[in-house]
Amino acid sequence: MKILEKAPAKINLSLDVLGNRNDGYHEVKMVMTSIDLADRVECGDLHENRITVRTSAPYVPEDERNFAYQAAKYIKECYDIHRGVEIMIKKNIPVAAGLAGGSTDAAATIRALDKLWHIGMSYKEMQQISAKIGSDVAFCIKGGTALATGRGERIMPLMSLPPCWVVLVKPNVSVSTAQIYKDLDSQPIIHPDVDAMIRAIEKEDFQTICGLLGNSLEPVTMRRVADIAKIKDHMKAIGAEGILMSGSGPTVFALTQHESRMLRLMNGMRGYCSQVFAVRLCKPFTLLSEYE
Ligand SMILES: C[C@](O)(CO)[C@H](O)COP(=O)(O)OP(=O)(O)OC[C@H]1O[C@@H](n2ccc(N)nc2=O)[C@H](O)[C@@H]1O
Ligand SMILES: Nc1ncnc2c1ncn2[C@@H]1O[C@H](COP(=O)(O)OP(=O)(O)OP(=O)(O)O)[C@@H](O)[C@H]1O
Repeated sequence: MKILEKAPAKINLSLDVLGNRNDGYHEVKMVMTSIDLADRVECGDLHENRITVRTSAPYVPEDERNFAYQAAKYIKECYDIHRGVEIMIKKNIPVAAGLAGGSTDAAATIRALDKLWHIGMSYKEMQQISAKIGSDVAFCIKGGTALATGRGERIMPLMSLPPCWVVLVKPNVSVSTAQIYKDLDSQPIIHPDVDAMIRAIEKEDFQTICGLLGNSLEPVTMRRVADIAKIKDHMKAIGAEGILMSGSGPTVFALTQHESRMLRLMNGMRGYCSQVFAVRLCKPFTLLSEYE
């Protein structure tokens, strides 16, 4: 038997870093939303009791360093499962791009194995497994739009955003999330207004949402990747309601409700970068445990 799961990327609409924690991580407060740029994760029975991972992308590890592998390993340990699994990941999300590509693959693997192995995991149990893998995994279990706090693993669902296009531009470099958080420690932090963002989402006020886009990590990554400022300037010149770098970067996204602007952005930005995507937002997943 095989289970197929969609694994959508995320963008951060508001990302505030509140300070350092004792565990080496940073305390964050952020609003995230899932987008329709997605990997495809397929989990199938394997006759031997082991985990295999194959991916369609050349530079993604296929051993225990892959977050999907780690998800399967923790589930086998926690639920004492003596079955093997073959995981195939079709990568469409750019790697190390600030879009939670690895995290969403891990979350999709958790949802898939819950079904394949008939475990009946609760949302809370899924979140406990997620926290062992990475900070962004917990959000990716349900996706949609949510407030994430703690080191990013405490999730509170929010209303969906008003419908819009998301145009993504990925410069041809990758950044390390750990390095960006480390760089932040030697710089003054800018603080976006996360609470105002939540209020704007509740009011379904698209223009205010766009005006409040903000990311404490953006100036940090910009120091390493000069292209980010250039991409933002080009997108601004073409026209979009809001523009921001996602997560630790370097991907920049623009939000617009006008198809004509989305097309202009796509065509205009393709001349600067090879990786340009225009997608819609992605609804949250309903988990099996929620049907009962
Ligand atoms: C930048 C974001 O993507 C925004 O959503 C997340 O905060 C990062 O989430 P992630 O990639 O899942 O990060 P993790 O795999 O948990 O951590 C990678 C590294 O980033 C740093 N890190 C991450 C999250 C956090 N709240 N504080 C941190 O300082 C730590 O050095 C950690 O070793
Ligand atoms: N399934 C996976 N897909 C992509 N990368 C993976 C995967 N599993 C492990 N990795 C490793 O994770 C690293 C970060 O990749 P990822 O695409 O998750 O970064 P990111 O989008 O910047 O993450 P985030 O936004 O959560 O900080 C890669 O360099 C890769 O070695």
